[in-house]
Amino acid sequence: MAVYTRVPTETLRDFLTRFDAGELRSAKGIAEGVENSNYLVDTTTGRFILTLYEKRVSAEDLPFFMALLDHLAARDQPVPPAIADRAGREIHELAGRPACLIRFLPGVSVTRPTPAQARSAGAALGRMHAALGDFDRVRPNSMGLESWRPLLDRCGGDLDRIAPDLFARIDTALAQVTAAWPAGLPRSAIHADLFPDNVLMLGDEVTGLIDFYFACTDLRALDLAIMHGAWAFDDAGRTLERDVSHALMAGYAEAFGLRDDERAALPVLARGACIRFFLTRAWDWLNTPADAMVTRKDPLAYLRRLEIYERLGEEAFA
Ligand SMILES: Nc1ncnc2c1ncn2[C@@H]1O[C@H](COP(=O)(O)OP(=O)(O)O)[C@@H](O)[C@H]1O
Ligand SMILES: N[C@@H](CCOP(=O)(O)O)C(=O)O
Repeated sequence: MAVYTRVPTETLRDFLTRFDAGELRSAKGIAEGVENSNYLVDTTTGRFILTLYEKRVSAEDLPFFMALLDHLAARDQPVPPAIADRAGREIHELAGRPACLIRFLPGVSVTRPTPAQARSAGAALGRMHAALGDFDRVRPNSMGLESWRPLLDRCGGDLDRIAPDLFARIDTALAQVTAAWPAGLPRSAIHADLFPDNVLMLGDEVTGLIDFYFACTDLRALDLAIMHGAWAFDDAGRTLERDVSHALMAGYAEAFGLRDDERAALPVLARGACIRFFLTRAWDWLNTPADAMVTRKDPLAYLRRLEIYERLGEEAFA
C-alpha cells in the first residue's frame, strides 16, 4: 500500500474548493507506490491524483519537480503536471504534508514488458530527453554516486543479515564503479527512476510517465542505464531478457540517439544503478518494521543484476 497519511473527507472537500476542479464525488487510496500517499479523486468535473509527499521527498524540491513537469507538458510529453489553484499555486499543504493535485493520466503499468512495450518506453525516454534539452533548472542527484558510500556505511554490517558477506561484496563493487565512473558525458535533467511501474501504457503505447520525485541533474545516459536494469530483467534479476533489452535500446536510439561515449559508459553506469537501488532497498529492508503496511522490495534482485552486468559488460546492451 502507499497511503501513509489519511485525509479526512471534510478536509479534502475543503481543499478542492481552492481549485476549479468540481466537487468531491469519491476518493480512494491507491495501493501501488512506496514513497508517497496517493489518492484517486473523482469530482463532478473529472478525475485527479492527490499526492501527499512523505519521507524521501523534501518540500524544497517540489518547485523543481513541478517546473520539470510543466516544461515537459508544454512540449507535449505524456507527463502529469500539477493543477494550479485559483491563485496559481501548485504546491499546497494538506493533513500536515506538502501536497499537489495532479492531472490523471490513463493507462496501466506493465509488470513483464514485451519487446514492443520496451521499444515504446525507450522511445518515450528519448523524446523526454530531447524535450529537456532547454530545461535549465538544476537539482543535484540526492541518490547519485556521492550518496552511495555514506548509505552503504549506514547499512554497515547489518547487510550481512540479508546474506553472508554482503557488505564486503557491495563495498568492492562500489570501489570498482567509483574508480571507473565516466567523466565528460552530457548532463541533463533526468527521471532517475523510470521503472515499468512509472510508465503507464495502453497496449504498446506509452500514455504516461509518472513519479518524477527522484528527478535530478546527472549524466543523461544514467537514465537509460537505470531503465535498462529495471526493464530488461525478470523481476528477481536472474535473467537478462535480451529481446527486451535490444528493443529498449533501439527505441531510445531511434528517438534521441546515443553517443558512442554514452554507449561505452553504459556497463559501468548500469552497475552503479544496481548499487543505488540495492542500497535503498536494503536500507528499507533493514529499517521497515515487519508489520508496516508497505511491500518491501527485494535488494538481492539488484545484486543479481549487478552480477550479470559484471559478467557481460558491453554485451548486456547488444
Ligand atoms: N498522474 C497519474 N495518473 C494516473 N495514475 C497515477 C498518476 N500518478 C500516480 N498514479 C497511480 O498511483 C500509483 C502510485 O504513484 P507513484 O507516483 O508511483 O507513487 P510513489 O511515489 O509512492 O511510488 C501509480 O502506480 C499509478 O497507479
Ligand atoms: N523504483 C525503486 C523504488 C522507488 O519506488 P517508486 O514506486 O517511487 O518507483 C525500486 O524499485 O527500488
